[in-house]
Amino acid sequence: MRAETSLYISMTDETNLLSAVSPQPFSLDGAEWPTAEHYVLAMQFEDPALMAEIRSSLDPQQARKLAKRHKRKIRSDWESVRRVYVTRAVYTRCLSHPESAQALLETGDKRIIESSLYDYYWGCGRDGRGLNTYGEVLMDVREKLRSVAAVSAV
Ligand SMILES: Nc1nc(O)c(N)c(N[C@@H]2O[C@H](COP(=O)(O)O)[C@@H](O)[C@H]2O)n1
Repeated sequence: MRAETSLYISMTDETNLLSAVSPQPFSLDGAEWPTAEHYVLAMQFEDPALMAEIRSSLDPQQARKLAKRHKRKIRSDWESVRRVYVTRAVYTRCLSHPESAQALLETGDKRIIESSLYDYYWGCGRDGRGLNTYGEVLMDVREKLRSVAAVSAV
């Protein structure tokens, strides 16, 4: 089916329930995460102390600064697994926060695009040619939520 229109979201908009920085805590992998961004930043590393420090960061900006300071310790397979971790975070957040799942379902068939001038992997980049991976993850989770709802309606 053709997408109705596009919906642009910003990765820095804490008020948008769909954003990675939205303050909606959830439990995953044995710990409580303040935002999806905290979880994904921590998953880049294998050092439990560093992961815990990122998890305890006051906000996503502080967590990002901390992760950046340790970028040489990022696990070697990160590029091949990062999309999986973001998907787990967004899906788990939807299960923990029904209003978040609802906001995602209410996007209907819109193409969700993360607007980012600089990020050509998670976002669409300055010229719109980026991979838009975060938008793709949101649309994958939306599809999953729909299929789960369809099965439970039977
Ligand atoms: N642009 C953007 N959109 C998102 O949805 C994000 N979660 C992030 N996160 C930032 O991307 C950096 C890590 O990138 P890789 O995982 O190595 O691709 C880091 O700065 C995050 O804060 N960015």
